[in-house]
Amino acid sequence: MNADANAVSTAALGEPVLTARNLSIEYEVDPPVKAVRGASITLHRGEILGLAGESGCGKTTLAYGLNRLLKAPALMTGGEVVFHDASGDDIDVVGLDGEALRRFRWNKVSMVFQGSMNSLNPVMNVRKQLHDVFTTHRPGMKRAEREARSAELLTLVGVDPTRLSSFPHELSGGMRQRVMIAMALALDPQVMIMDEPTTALDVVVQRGIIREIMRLRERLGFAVVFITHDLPLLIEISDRIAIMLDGEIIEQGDAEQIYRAPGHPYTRRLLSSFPSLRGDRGDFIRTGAAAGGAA
Ligand SMILES: Nc1ncnc2c1ncn2[C@@H]1O[C@H](COP(=O)(O)OP(=O)(O)OP(=O)(O)O)[C@@H](O)[C@H]1O
Repeated sequence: MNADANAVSTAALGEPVLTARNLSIEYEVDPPVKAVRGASITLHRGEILGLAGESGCGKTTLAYGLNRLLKAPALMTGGEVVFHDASGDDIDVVGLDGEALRRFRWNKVSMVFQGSMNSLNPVMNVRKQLHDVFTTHRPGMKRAEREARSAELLTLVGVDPTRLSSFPHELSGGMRQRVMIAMALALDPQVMIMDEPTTALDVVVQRGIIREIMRLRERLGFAVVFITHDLPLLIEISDRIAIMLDGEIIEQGDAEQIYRAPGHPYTRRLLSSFPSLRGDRGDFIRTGAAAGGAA
């Protein structure tokens, strides 16, 4: 990693909101798979951190580890994850359990999963699924408040609130994904982890949703860990990028720096595998001449 460049870019960033240090995660199968090996990342308040790397390098496993969503045979074998709450408290995420863990998840850090648009319950309308989030996590909320907040959330993600009465099969893939983003936003989290949130959608719909995420981030101020294979997209939308290879974070820095002066040979190889990076893209980039293009 280029330490000097990183120091300069870090100085301009906000306070950390989520820090992972030396995180290691194994799948206890035979033979065991060391999916994440000593990974350290820092997510700053309000920033978009892109996580890139080829299929199987451990991105999803790391994301699940950050939010304590790992299930057997996955096991966190070392390291720490600390959430720096807006209240000033530091929360040891690895040490959470029971009620404390339930309160942490979705409230502080929420997640939009890979292919999650297919995880809406097919026999419940959108209203019921949004209301359920509040019934579970905000038991004091009155029905009218749940209804108002659900309609507000749909509007936020660009879906007409009349769609509260729709069932998932009545919505397009893009709309379903927007509903999933609305659910992830429901409890006003400080961090959203988005794992390939638009990969299954066609390019035009994908771009619309990415624009919406950028707008919401500007407006609501949450930080994002954004995972995708699409490195050109990451370079456009991220403030900083972490590159993962075989379970390790091999380089982490300012998106512009990763693009213009990649420090690691693997990052250079990854960049050169996207011919489009040399082409006419960049309508989202918020640095240099194209600033403001995200609107
Ligand atoms: N349930 C499991 N049991 C055993 N090994 C697993 C399991 N899930 C994932 N792995 C292995 O862990 C490694 C990391 O997988 P992971 O899904 O985190 O990678 P990824 O970078 O997110 O890949 P993709 O981009 O294809 O989703 C891979 O070698 C994968 O085969």
